[in-house]
Amino acid sequence: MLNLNAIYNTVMQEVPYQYALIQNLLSKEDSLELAASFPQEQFQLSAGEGYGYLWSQMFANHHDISVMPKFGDRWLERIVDGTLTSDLSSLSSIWCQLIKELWQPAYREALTAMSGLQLQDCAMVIGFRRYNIGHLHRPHTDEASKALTHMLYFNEYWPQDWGGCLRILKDAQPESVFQDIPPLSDTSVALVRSQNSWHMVTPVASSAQKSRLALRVTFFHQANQSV
Ligand SMILES: O=C(O)CCC(=O)C(=O)O
Ligand SMILES: [Fe+2]
Repeated sequence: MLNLNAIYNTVMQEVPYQYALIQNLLSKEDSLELAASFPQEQFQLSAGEGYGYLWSQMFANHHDISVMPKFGDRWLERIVDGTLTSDLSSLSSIWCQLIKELWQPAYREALTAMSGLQLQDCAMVIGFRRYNIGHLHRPHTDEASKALTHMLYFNEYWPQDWGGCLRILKDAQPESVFQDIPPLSDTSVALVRSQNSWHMVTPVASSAQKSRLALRVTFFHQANQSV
């Protein structure tokens, strides 16, 4: 169901840092079906100064789950409370299918070829995000433990005036716009984490008639952490 050629045929942007807009990774039909059964329940609010969004259960394969506790006790807690799991049974069949495909080596190989990063050695965690009216994410570069994040979006319709764009920034200032990317279902974005990989999610406007739906696939470095 993943069109990996979409990844192989994408050239990474080098300015203002390494990121890639990968289009048509999923067919229109599959995107629509995924959007229709996007999880609705058991979302928790993560909110603080300049950020607020809903997240739910996260998924990783057995091997990757076993390495996550070395990134901190909060990951052990998530395994214990079930918010990080390999159990896909809460998901619709099309979501199970997508996540199983993301767990296949071929997906990592495609992103490895595109980015030049050794993603085979990384632990991959997949999570669902919903941004409702007022939700946002202030400028940040992502944690140093991350090598690459691949965001997949699931909104069939999302006009610019609803806000909620992934904003690629030139620096830490929210006005330093390089590109605004709306969360449309033919769009995904890979961000290579670095000291200057500044990005934000612009606030979802009060006129938005839908939630901003995203799947976040994160690759964590293992090399710089000892077990
Ligand atoms: O939702 C997005 O487009 C990006 C979210 C983000 O930057 C993050 O979760 O670190
Ligand atoms: Fe981020």
